[in-house]
Amino acid sequence: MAKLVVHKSPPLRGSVRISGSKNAVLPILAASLLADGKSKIGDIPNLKDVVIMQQLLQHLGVTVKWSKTKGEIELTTDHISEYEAPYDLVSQMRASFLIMGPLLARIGKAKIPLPGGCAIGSRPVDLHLKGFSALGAEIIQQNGYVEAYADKLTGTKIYLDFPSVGATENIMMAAVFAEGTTIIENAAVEPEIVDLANYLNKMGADIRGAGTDSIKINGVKKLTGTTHCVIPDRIEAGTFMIAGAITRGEVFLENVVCDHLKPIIAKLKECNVDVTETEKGIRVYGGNEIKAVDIKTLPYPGFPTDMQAPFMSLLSVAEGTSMVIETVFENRFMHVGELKRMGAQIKIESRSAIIDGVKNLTGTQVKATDLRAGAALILCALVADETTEISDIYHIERGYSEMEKKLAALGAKIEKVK
Ligand SMILES: CC(=O)N[C@H]1[C@@H](OP(=O)(O)OP(=O)(O)OC[C@H]2O[C@@H](n3ccc(=O)[nH]c3=O)[C@H](O)[C@@H]2O)O[C@H](CO)[C@@H](O)[C@@H]1O
Ligand SMILES: C=C(OP(=O)(O)O)C(=O)O
Repeated sequence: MAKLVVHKSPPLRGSVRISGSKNAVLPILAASLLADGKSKIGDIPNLKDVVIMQQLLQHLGVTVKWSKTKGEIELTTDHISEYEAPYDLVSQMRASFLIMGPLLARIGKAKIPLPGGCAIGSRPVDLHLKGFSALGAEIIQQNGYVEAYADKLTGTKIYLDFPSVGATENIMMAAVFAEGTTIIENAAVEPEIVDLANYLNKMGADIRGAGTDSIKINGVKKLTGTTHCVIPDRIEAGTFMIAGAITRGEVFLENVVCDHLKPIIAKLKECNVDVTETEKGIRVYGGNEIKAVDIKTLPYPGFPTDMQAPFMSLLSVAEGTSMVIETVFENRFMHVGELKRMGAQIKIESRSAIIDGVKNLTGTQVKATDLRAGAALILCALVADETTEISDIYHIERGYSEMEKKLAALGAKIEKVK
């Protein structure tokens, strides 16, 4: 099995281009199931999760051509031949469940394995299903699968008990052909929701209010393939900002939307990191002493749960005591045990982690327990004395495009070994 071997690195210097967003591209690829004709999606990140979504779409009858050199995927979705998703694909990636809304809307039926829990918590889909039912679908849950059937969907008002990103996306896609108007209230407002709505509208949908907590979808008869470019990955951007800061380096990020990074930039500045926003990107200078800060994860525009683990790496070597409260997922502290093996001083009390910053971390053998936990380990490894070996890096490859190459280009001593 492949591992990442990371040695203590000099301050990172140089420019890095941020890839297209994982959490935007996956729903967008699922949404292509709704259209007749061809779609071309640009700035596709080279991720394992995109490979899984490609296989899933191919299984459903979609022709997918992925040019990795151009970073483009071309999809022909004239004919959907299958409505059941195989367990071996869905179980690898939660975003697979996002094909349910489009299948229901386009062919009136879908059968998908329940995604179940994962390393970061239980991750239910009850809000997705509540939305489909409200639109008129019959939902059957048996033998670990969810089946949804509808001869016709009808627009209605749907209130989400929590502004779930996945539920907002799935219901928005299910509702595009529903008769009349659907209103999703207490909808998620993440930038990835706006990107999905923009793509759907380019294909002919009539969606208003994406990016606010009330999204209105007027049903249309048909969508047609289009071209679209995925927004930059705000979590990859945040991770590289921390890589610059933690190594006391100076890194310039290209292809970012500064607005999407507000909570991350604010917290980095509070830590005493210099962050300058320019028209071309963001410059991060980590030469000052890093100060402890408190963080609470929240839906956008709050501090993103996906940045919690990487930020904890920075706080592990900050001056003073920080507190991190995880409110979105109930079990997203799996990285703590591994960071402690490297010498971090962290105590967990229920949903809070209390971090006493230390001067030095020490490299050892550690395991990436999930995607962002893996990123957190790389960040600590860059400044740890001695060498760190990170195993289970398939988690990292799910969501970071060529991370070790991008870091090495900035001067990091990191290599992937078999
Ligand atoms: C609010 C939030 O930060 N969402 C993140 C979440 O989206 P993702 O779509 O995976 O998760 P949700 O936004 O749906 O979940 C947020 C919360 O809602 C609960 N829930 C969700 C659906 C449901 O049907 N029932 C239910 O109770 C979840 O248990 C969780 O506590 O992970 C993505 C990938 O890391 C991130 O990009 C999203 O920013
Ligand atoms: C947890 C994440 O992704 P997923 O929802 O695909 O597990 C993530 O992007 O940090």
